[in-house]
Amino acid sequence: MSKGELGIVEKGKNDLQTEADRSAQQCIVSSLSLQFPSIKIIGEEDQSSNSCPTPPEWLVTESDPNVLGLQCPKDLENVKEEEVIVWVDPLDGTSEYTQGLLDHVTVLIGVAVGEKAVGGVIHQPYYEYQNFAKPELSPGRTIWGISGIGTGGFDPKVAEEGKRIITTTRSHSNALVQAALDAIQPDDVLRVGGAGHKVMLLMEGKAHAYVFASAGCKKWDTCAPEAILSAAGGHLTDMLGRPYQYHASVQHLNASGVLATARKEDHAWYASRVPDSVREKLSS
Ligand SMILES: Nc1ncnc2c1ncn2[C@@H]1O[C@H](COP(=O)(O)O)[C@@H](OP(=O)(O)O)[C@H]1O
Ligand SMILES: [Mg+2]
Ligand SMILES: [Mg+2]
Ligand SMILES: [Mg+2]
Repeated sequence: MSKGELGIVEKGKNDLQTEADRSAQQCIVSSLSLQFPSIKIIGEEDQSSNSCPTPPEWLVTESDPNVLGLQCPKDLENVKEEEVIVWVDPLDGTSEYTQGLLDHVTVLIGVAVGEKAVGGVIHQPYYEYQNFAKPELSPGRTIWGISGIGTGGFDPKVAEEGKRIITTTRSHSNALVQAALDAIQPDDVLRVGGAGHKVMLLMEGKAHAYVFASAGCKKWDTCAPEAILSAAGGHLTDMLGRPYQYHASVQHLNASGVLATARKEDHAWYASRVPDSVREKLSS
């Protein structure tokens, strides 16, 4: 961004990649592989054509002492390194990034054991960037969540009761997405970029539900958000209320959409509102 040249590549219809997506993935994957050589890492971007070695100054070698000081939950105590799958979305909200909507951008690192998302990080590199002379001077902020422990890095808030504020896609909408929104009869709809950003809106009390009744999101979009949201008392599934799996051989596409609520107890109501016509299209 500071070079003034984003290095945009069109991967498909309405699907962009920038130099920031490529560099962030290389930084994250190289750093994690160095510290944890036996974990399986699956990232959004294809790195096979990249022959450039990772610059040493990109390698993150330290850990967060506060998180390391926490008590590991009993059911995760005996997990072996080779059982861990890490889903990396180096830049979530690329479409908005290319349009200068920098506060929609997040970096998502999700940790799965077996088929379950158990932990994750949502980093907001441009958090409150308007308060700084240049966007890249913003220190950003890092939110984490671990199943059985809770969350950190932000102040969780609960949205106003008795209202239905829904967040959904800004750049990947279609008739199915709209039909599901209409059926909910929302008080307000927040159309923003990124799965990470939308789940942040839930945990900050700005929206009650994230509704995306379409294929399009992938496992790297939902693994970290699901783990953190769940540790915060929320719930993320497909549009029919079925959980997604995160093992290494699962299909990458979330073919049945995304339905997430800030409070787990509200989830069944939203799932029950999905019209049959939408349900049929997404049930495969
Ligand atoms: N129809 C589609 N085609 C490609 N990607 C899609 C898509 N619908 C959603 N996605 C992906 O899902 C993520 C969230 O989408 P949205 O902002 O529209 O809610 C984005 O991740 P990336 O920005 O990491 O690629 C986006 O690319
Ligand atoms: Mg994404
Ligand atoms: Mg991405
Ligand atoms: Mg992308």
